[in-house]
Amino acid sequence: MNKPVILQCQQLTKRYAQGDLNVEVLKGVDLTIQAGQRVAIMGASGSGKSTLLHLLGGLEKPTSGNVILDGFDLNKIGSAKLSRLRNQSLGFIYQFHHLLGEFTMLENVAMPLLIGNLPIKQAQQQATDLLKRVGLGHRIEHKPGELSGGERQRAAVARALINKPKCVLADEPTGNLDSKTADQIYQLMLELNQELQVSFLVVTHDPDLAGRMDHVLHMEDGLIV
Ligand SMILES: Nc1ncnc2c1ncn2[C@@H]1O[C@H](COP(=O)(O)OP(=O)(O)OP(=O)(O)O)[C@@H](O)[C@H]1O
Repeated sequence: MNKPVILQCQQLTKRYAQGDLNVEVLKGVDLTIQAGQRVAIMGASGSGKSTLLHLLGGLEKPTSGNVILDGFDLNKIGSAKLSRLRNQSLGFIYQFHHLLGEFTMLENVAMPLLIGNLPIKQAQQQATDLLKRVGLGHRIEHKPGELSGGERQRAAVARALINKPKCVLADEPTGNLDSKTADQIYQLMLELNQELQVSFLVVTHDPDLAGRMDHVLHMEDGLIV
């Protein structure tokens, strides 16, 4: 039986103007992610992987084509609705953790819940539970600068998942880690994928990580081939 479609794009193109030149970075990408699916995107540097992720996450607008997130066409909703939808339906993980240095782990992970207007006590409880789940129960009062690279990335995974998103978009989530620590992060992502039935779309150059996904897509010169 087909699972519900969480994220989809149709004939997505993106062009950037560079002086007199128009650079066509995406040339008509079709992609469908179903609930709970794990999909890797691989491809040479400059083939358009990060650009695709930005468009799918509503961080940039396409030149043409549609992105449908959780049933909503991102071209057809206003910016307030887009922000709410992104906060509720998506989680983001990047190569660099992007945790806020002046806040504790608890505050960093609770932040998406507070932005979604959850009362502070509940937000703190949920963030504490998830930090324990990713093995950082002893670190909740620490700031990012006091943690190792792997610990920071585990906190970034927790922050991406705290809102129980339908889909996590990850751009080189282990690109900054040694192979043993990267392996722990993959394992954590796989476990959370199973436990929470959240979909993962992961851009990676790492064949080990790609090999653990359900599907591996290859991008070449702005197209999925
Ligand atoms: N804002 C921008 N303005 C102009 N060109 C851009 C812009 N953003 C990306 N590009 C160009 O689009 C192309 C694709 O970039 P993108 O970052 O999507 O590639 P990528 O496949 O993720 O590469 P990498 O694996 O190196 O991260 C590159 O040639 C890049 O220079």
